[in-house]
Amino acid sequence: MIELKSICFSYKDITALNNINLKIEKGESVALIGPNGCGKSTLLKLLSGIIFKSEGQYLFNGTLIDEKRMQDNIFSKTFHKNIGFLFQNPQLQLFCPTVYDEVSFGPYQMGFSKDEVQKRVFDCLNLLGIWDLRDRAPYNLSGGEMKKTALAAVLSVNPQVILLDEPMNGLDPKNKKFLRELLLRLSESGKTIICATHDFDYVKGLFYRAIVFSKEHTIIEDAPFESVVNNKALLERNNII
Ligand SMILES: Nc1ncnc2c1ncn2[C@@H]1O[C@H](COP(=O)(O)OP(=O)(O)OP(=O)(O)O)[C@@H](O)[C@H]1O
Repeated sequence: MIELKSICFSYKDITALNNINLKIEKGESVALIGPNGCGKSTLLKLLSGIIFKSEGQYLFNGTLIDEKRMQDNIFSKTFHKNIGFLFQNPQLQLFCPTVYDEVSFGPYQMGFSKDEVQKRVFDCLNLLGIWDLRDRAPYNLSGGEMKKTALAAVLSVNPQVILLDEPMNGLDPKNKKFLRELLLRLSESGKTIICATHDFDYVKGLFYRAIVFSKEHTIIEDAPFESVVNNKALLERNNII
């Protein structure tokens, strides 16, 4: 489903990704692990089509994803419908006057009928347990409430792939457990989940595979999640623990 070939990305002269080769199949649940600044968020942004590689190729379902391809509005709309992205800082992705509007924005953009949009919003707000917040302004919510609102907005579009950047950040222990269970259910339902995380305890049993980055912005390990998080030497050597 996702294939990266020799991907490099720089923010002007700052290297963020260096020669990334990676394949992720439909339905996989994958953790991205690495020290601060190694490139995890950049990789998620690149997969979501917010930024484009400096070098290399990104293929999604066999189609090359680049700036030129994204200029095709129909293609771009379909691509973004298929890939949902929960930012590390949900504040950056909330812009509507109410929580309800925020969660309905994506389905309206996708052209669904009013009834279908209402159904999706109702389902997603209830799934995240935030129906009571529906008339609140997103910018007045707590960090955890914002995160749930942003996730409800992502899920209301029903994407095939869900990208998550440190989703456990800012959540209390009960909500971390809740999010873990929710992601597990999404994974079991066939979603492809790619998640940058430092929170190994709360994501136990969630990921089948872990991709480890070094501070040189390259992948240095791609192995079953449990074997990676139990490999203390590997994690210490790469300043992860
Ligand atoms: N907008 C930007 N402009 C310039 N440099 C950036 C920008 N965003 C990230 N970087 C740099 O790119 C590199 C990779 O950053 P990135 O945010 O992808 O790391 P990360 O692995 O997600 O880190 P963290 O675990 O701290 O969230 C870092 O050196 C960072 O300073």
